[in-house]
Amino acid sequence: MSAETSSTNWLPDAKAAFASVEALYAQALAAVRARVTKDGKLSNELIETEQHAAHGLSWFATYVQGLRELLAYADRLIAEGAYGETENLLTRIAFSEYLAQVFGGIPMSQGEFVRLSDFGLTPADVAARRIAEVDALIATGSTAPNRARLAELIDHHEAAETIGATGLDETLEAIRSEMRKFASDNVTPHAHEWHLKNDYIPLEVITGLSELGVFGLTIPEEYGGSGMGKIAMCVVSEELSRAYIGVGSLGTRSEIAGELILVGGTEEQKQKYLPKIASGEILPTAVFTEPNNGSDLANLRTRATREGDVYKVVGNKTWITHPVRADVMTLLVRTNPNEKGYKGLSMLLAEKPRGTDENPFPAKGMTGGEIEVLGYRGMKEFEIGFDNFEVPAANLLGGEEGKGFKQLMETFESARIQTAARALGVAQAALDLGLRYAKERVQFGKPLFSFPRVFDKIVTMAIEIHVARQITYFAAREKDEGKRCDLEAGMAKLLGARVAWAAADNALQIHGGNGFALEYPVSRVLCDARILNIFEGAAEIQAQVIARRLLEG
Ligand SMILES: Cc1cc2nc3c(=O)[nH]c(=O)nc-3n(C[C@H](O)[C@H](O)[C@H](O)COP(=O)(O)OP(=O)(O)OC[C@H]3O[C@@H](n4cnc5c(N)ncnc54)[C@H](O)[C@@H]3O)c2cc1C
Repeated sequence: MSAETSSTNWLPDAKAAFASVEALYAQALAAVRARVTKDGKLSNELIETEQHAAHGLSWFATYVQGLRELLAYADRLIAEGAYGETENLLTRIAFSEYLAQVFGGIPMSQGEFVRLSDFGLTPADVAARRIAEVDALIATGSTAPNRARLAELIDHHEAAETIGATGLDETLEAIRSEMRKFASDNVTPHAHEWHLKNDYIPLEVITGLSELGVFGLTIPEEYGGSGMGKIAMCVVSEELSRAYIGVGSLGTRSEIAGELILVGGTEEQKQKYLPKIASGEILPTAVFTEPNNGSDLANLRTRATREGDVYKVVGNKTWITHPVRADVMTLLVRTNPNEKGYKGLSMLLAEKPRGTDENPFPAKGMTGGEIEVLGYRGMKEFEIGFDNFEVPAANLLGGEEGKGFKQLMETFESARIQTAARALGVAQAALDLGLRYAKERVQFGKPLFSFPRVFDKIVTMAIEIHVARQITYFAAREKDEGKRCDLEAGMAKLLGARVAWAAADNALQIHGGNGFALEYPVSRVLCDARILNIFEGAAEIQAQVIARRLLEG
């Protein structure tokens, strides 16, 4: 253990640098706001024209949030006496790296960078905020010796479940261990085969998750769940996704349906569905996207017409995950054709029988075909046609038409936090595989892990997971305390998806040619990681939503 790499004397500088970055961000916000305001109001047209700056602002705000959470993490763990050398190096290198990116250019994706000048900040604006502490931290944080020392610590981390303490309490870490044990026994050894064969995740695995209470984790106890809150959901999603994203995503639809019914359902609907969703007896599926309406969901066209005691549904949906084995669909439809936008939409709790590969949809008025996919397998994606498919009118969520879109929006915070946690799991899987391979594979007489360009990749994965994890836990904590956290949840998902993709790409690179072989699990992790930037709000849409909220102030 080195005194230098354990020293926390960089933290006062970091606090000063953070204040400066916050001030710079406030200037960027004001500058972009001025550019997208017309006649005293935010103009949607101008926000669209200025997308690069507006979306860049979301990334800048995400970095500010990341830096803030790193400092909060350090303070908390120091107070608890749990801040060791690994935690210090992770935090210091991450802080320095993200600080350098703020001043040098933040990657919004590969090849798309946002720079301070894009916000309209002048060199003088930037120079005034680039105080001595900023330069000192950049120069002394993410250095070759610090990275080498962190790599050395990571090399010995295998017995631990995460690299460095997560900052969560013992109960949550015990949940992590329980999930990790279940996944190591029942998922990890088979995941790659399920992927290669495009097999369903076996029902026994779903039963096992039900017994562990995974589907009822956040459902209140009065409705048969364990009412544990969103941080527990994060830990569970993270560990299961680390084994296989498909397994970590089984709970996603239960989470969405549970949340929809909790926020929008009648008491009768809560009593009827929540206990069965919590126990895993009912598997839900989320049916929103249409062939012509993905990101632009508010304009969807699938019609539900009330005829007596039923709604008759006509239209086409696509990209529906796990619909064949599902028992109930949260089905977003247009009940009012005269209202073209979101106000004409309603949510139905549409029950359906389970199907098989041979007969996927054994229900009157329902047909569908599988969409073959790169990754994110194990549940199967389908396009679905509805031709006078009947849903009892009593299954209109909340018993009132026109509320569907609003009800869905209310679930976005939870869904995004859960997806951010899935991204963390995938990124961690990439790190695990990359690290193991780098230690085993010998070239030029040495393990790959001894080469800086190789261990640097692992170090980058570790620090980025650290930042994304702290933002995700922060959003979850806010949600558990009943606070609005749409911004932070969106940021967690935005960053998590980029981090997972970069981690998977780098882990594959460490595998060299073998990474390109289907036989190696890292090839699956690359395919799985790719989805995270597309669903639950594609990266561009996520940035757009965050930007709008920031600009509104
Ligand atoms: C594997 C998988 C599983 C899925 N599971 C489900 C599910 O279970 N249920 C469900 O309902 N849906 C599901 N989806 C659908 C998913 O939510 C949509 O794919 C997503 O919302 C994007 O919509 P789209 O594919 O129509 O892309 P589009 O909306 O056509 O967007 C294409 C690209 O253009 C960008 N773009 C679009 N509009 C703008 C804009 N205004 N400004 C800048 N860029 C823009 C997007 O960010 C994206 O990069 C799933 C999708 C996949 C691939």
